[in-house]
Amino acid sequence: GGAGASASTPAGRVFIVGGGPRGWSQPTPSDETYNHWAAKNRFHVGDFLDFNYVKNDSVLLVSRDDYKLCNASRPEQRFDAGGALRFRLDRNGDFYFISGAPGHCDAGQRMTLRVMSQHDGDNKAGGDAPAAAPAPGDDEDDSGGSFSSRTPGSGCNGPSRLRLAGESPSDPHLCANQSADGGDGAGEGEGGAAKKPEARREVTDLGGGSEVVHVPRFVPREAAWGWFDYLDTRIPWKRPTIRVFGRSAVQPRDTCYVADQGLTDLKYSGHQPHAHSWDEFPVLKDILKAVHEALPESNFNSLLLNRYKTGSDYVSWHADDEPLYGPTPEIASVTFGCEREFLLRKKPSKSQASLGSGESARKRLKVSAPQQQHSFLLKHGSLLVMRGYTQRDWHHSVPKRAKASSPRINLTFRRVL
Ligand SMILES: O=C(O)CCC(=O)C(=O)O
Ligand SMILES: [Fe+2]
Repeated sequence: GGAGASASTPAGRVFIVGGGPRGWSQPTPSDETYNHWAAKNRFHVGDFLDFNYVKNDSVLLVSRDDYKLCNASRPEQRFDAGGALRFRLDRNGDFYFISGAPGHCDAGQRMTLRVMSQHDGDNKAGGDAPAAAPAPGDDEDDSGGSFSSRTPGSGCNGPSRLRLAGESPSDPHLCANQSADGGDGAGEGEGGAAKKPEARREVTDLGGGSEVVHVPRFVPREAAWGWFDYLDTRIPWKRPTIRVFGRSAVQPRDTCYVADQGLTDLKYSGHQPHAHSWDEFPVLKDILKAVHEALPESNFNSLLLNRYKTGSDYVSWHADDEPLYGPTPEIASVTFGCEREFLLRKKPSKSQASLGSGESARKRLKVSAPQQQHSFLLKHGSLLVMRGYTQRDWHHSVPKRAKASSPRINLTFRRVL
């Protein structure tokens, strides 16, 4: 709740930044982030932001780079009179705000939001109300004629991904082979439905007690971009050195690890990541909540985040079969940004591996048992769940993809026993 539109003027809606009495101020640890607040709202050209702030604070409109760096030295616009500032969102696209008070931006007093052109989303049910907090199944792609369904292929075109209705989808920054509709077509064109259906689930039985569930439209697109921006800019991404086959190598992607306190430490490839707390990243709690709503039986207590900056970043064949997850771990994977292929390949079975020795066994395997493989295109806002014996019996990977030019962020929620 607390989405924060307090009033409408003939010109546009007025949003109180932060949604409540705290106004625009340096956050305390219990405050939700401004991006979290922004992600719950839908902004159009002509709407207003009301910043309520004290005299020795300020509101700075800055570039994306300066936003990322908390650089207050060269704002595009600066407001420091204090009191109430009514800021008009006078164009579509991305806006970046930071506080100019020393240390405040670093402490989280910054916000980025996307503004849509006036008519986008107007014909969607509830289009005049602030968008509700995202929930699984609340899929705006499925209400025909929405902003999302008219902006094809928005999974991979990075910061300039906001395009006007009717604009060409042939953006050179798009991931290669990105499907034209930016979705899978389910439910599209059935506009005006009062009740939104549960997001469609595809269940793949891998056999032998292993199963994969794919929900292509788990998070509505706009909310998913809000979360992407938050994660992209706020997670302390690291590229650790790991050991593979006795050699040191820099991991070919950025990572971060978040876990409940007091759990067994995660260790993989000779590397033990620092376990951050959920409280550092309130948005992660929201994403976890959405996952738990979709998977009521699950009880995740840890999260590995991966960021694939370009198509050269990847994760090689592996299974998440560390003993701390137990024999049949359930892993829920949520994807934001550039869509990438996720592959599953059957491990050679014990009986096959031990049949005869060495060469002959390998030959037999090749000839008689082509390895089973499955492929899933994990789109922006999708959920994929691996369960049963998937980690024991299968490997998975996200291979390099030469033409993927923009970042992909993936979150895998796990339960440490
Ligand atoms: O990025 C993905 O989709 C998968 C990541 C993964 O397999 C892992 O972190 O263990
Ligand atoms: Fe994995």
